[in-house]
Amino acid sequence: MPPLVVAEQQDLLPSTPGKFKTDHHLHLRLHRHHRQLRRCFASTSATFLWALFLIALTASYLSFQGLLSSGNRLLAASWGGIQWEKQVRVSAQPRRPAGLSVLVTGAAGFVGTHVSLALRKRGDGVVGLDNFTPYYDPSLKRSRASLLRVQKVFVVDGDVNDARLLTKLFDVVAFTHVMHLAAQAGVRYAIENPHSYVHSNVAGLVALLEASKSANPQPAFVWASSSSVYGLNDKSPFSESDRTDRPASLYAATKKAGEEITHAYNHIYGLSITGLRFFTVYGPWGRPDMAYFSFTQNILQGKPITIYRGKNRVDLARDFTYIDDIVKGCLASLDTADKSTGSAGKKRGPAQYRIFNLGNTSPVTVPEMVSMLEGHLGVKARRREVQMPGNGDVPFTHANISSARLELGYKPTTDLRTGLKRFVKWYLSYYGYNRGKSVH
Ligand SMILES: O=C(O)[C@H]1O[C@H](OP(=O)(O)OP(=O)(O)OC[C@H]2O[C@@H](n3ccc(=O)[nH]c3=O)[C@H](O)[C@@H]2O)[C@H](O)[C@@H](O)[C@H]1O
Repeated sequence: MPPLVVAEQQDLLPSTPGKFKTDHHLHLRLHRHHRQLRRCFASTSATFLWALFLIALTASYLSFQGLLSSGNRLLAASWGGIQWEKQVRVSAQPRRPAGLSVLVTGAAGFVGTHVSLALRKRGDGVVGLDNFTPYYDPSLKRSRASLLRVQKVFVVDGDVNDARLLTKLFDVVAFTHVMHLAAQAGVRYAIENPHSYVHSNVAGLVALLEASKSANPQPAFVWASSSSVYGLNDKSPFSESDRTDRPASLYAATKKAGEEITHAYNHIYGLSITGLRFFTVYGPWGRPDMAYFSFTQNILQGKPITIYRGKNRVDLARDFTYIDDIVKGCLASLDTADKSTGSAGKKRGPAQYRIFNLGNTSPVTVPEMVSMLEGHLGVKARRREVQMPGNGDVPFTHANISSARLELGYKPTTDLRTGLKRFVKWYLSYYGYNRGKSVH
């Protein structure tokens, strides 16, 4: 309130309590006061109108901006729309009686591509999801996605952390199964980029479980854990019942966390869960960050390769497992998974919870693996042996696969020499003899 008005109003009050001024004097003062009040009111309402006008202007500007940015978001979004929904629906449609309808995350990844192709080949419906992270050469992922496109597998370009996208996918398709293979892979990269592991392997997993448990019907959930959960376990071969509470890397820790998280969803919501502990999977269309792949590239380019050695110069060893064997294990897991018991976020009874090792059961040392590569490539490697850096590696892995054999009929058939031969053949056809792309 302007000071003048306040003063005038104060004038209206008895100057001396209990004593009133004359009527005439009061009348004059009232008249003056009303005039001033009217003037003041007129100028206040003008100000008010101006303010209203400015607010309206700002509001319309802001909503225009909002419209623009949501328009941009819509333009930038690579999913949504009638055409998109149709592609998702068609891709998810099985082409055999009682076929599955599977959402494969990480579909443009190494294992994801092979699993998607195998499912499609036998007549199951497949929808892929991949965010094409540049952790390694995304053009390799795009090439894998092209393979899938040729086989009529639609790959959605999106992140498992995108809850709206997941809800949409489950609205459009009643997936019978989720094959969750999207992850931040690599044991040693966690030193450089720890948060990417939490983002993909923990937050992304939870987002997908949330969408799965809310879906009606709930899908059965099969996902990739890792042999790395055995961490510092030195009891060999590794059995599912062995200790897994001493991870040696953040990667391993996030995979172990995934096993606990999936258990909670199984317990609370009745989701059927199968976790697969993969043992160093290799083969055609593999991951360029893995040793066998980057060694091949370096050997062909005449560059030295670094071979890690354990304590007391002991060779490191891995239970290298060929991709086709892993794919069989994945499909068998989907086929033998019980249905989830809940629906739309409500549990109706206890549900299946399984964990399996998928390995090869015959570890090979890293120097031996290099010798096999040398044989297939016809080129000698320039070996540089160094002490294993303390960045998450474990000295050896060795899978006990009795459970998977019993319950999945899993039986690996490809030894490392044979599998590497197929890898080298693919590598040379893809990159050419003396070339190679940068690994990351
Ligand atoms: O089973 C798993 O759960 C994991 O398997 C894989 O990890 P690893 O078994 O560590 O494979 P990979 O990096 O190929 O190293 C192989 C060997 O070469 C040694 N190695 C590696 C690099 C190098 O420059 N020199 C070297 O000697 C190295 O010390 C090791 O002894 C997946 O990457 C991972 O995502 C996860 O799925």
